[in-house]
Amino acid sequence: MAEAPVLLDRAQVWRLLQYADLVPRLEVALAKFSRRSDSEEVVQPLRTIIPLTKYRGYLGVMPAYLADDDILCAKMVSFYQREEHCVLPTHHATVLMFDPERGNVTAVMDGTAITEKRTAAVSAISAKVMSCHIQLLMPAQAQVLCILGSGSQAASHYEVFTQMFSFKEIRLWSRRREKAEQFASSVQGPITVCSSAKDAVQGSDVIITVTMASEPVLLGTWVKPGAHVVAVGACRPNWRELDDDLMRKAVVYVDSREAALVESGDIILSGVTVFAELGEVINERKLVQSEKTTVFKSLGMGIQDAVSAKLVFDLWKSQH
Ligand SMILES: NC(=O)c1ccc[n+]([C@@H]2O[C@H](COP(=O)([O-])OP(=O)(O)OC[C@H]3O[C@@H](n4cnc5c(N)ncnc54)[C@H](O)[C@@H]3O)[C@@H](O)[C@H]2O)c1
Ligand SMILES: O=C(O)[C@@H]1CCCCN1
Repeated sequence: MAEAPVLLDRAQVWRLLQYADLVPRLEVALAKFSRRSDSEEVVQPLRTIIPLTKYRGYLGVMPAYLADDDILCAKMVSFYQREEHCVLPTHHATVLMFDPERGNVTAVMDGTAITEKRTAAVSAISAKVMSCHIQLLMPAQAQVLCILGSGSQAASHYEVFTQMFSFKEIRLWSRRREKAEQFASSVQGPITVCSSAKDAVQGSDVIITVTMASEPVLLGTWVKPGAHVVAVGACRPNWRELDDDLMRKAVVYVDSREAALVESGDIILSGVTVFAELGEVINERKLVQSEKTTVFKSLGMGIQDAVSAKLVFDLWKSQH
């Protein structure tokens, strides 16, 4: 009989998952995914989505298998468009890890912390990779970071971007100013709350959009040429965070082309061509075009959850 699965709650996952360990593993996984030299080595079907229309929500099912690393994993994530005053969380996720040989579940862990940290880590990798290849933005000359949105992803993005880079100024805008003020008082370092998205964005070198918006919150006319935009929200084919102007003047990168063409309203509705996957840039198969504004459109991938969950489980085992 297989042993009962290990149960790891949010606090345990949050403590075990450290960016310094996570970032290099995610870089390797993104690179592997974009090589696609062997279709059985990295298996990641397109996310299955069940609309929960009467609750303005969705359930996403995200299985992934990395054969060489022996990781078999599935994340279930629900997400909701809540009313502004609603205090319920918008995202819930659980990750199941399997023994790929025997098929039994070995661990059940909080997937919400994994989602928060791995998404932010991939965003930071996009900024790092752009800078390595173009020597233009990060970290030497990037001075101003701007975050639009003040929820869970804003918090994890603030954490990893301040760990990995040194910005002179960090600006925050959120549609409810009191939420932005609360966020600002909850973080360790300095952050300026701005009254409008435009004020926050103008002159920024790196702009992160982490909202539940379904209409654009970031306009191309505000964005400084050469800035790097990390677009994390708008994960449905009819949702937008960025306007057509920005999409059309930027060089557009994604995590997965296949997913972007099915799930990203910013890409589908603007009609732009994807230049490259982030993994292709890591593999140096696609070079970054230096002087142009760049957009990294993130949607999130099962393999990111899989390597994160494996890291958490391995660390937990080493301590028990
Ligand atoms: N790319 C990925 O891998 C990935 C992973 C997880 C979450 N996400 C997406 O990132 C976004 C942020 O997630 P989160 O967990 O921080 O959510 P959250 O609910 O904690 O925060 C959402 C933020 O968006 C703001 N917001 C909501 N509706 C808005 C609107 N119409 N206009 C402007 N701002 C609005 C809220 O005030 C809040 O500040 C969501 O769209 C989520 O689905 C993406
Ligand atoms: O990759 C993820 O986990 C998220 C879940 C919410 C919607 C966007 N993608």
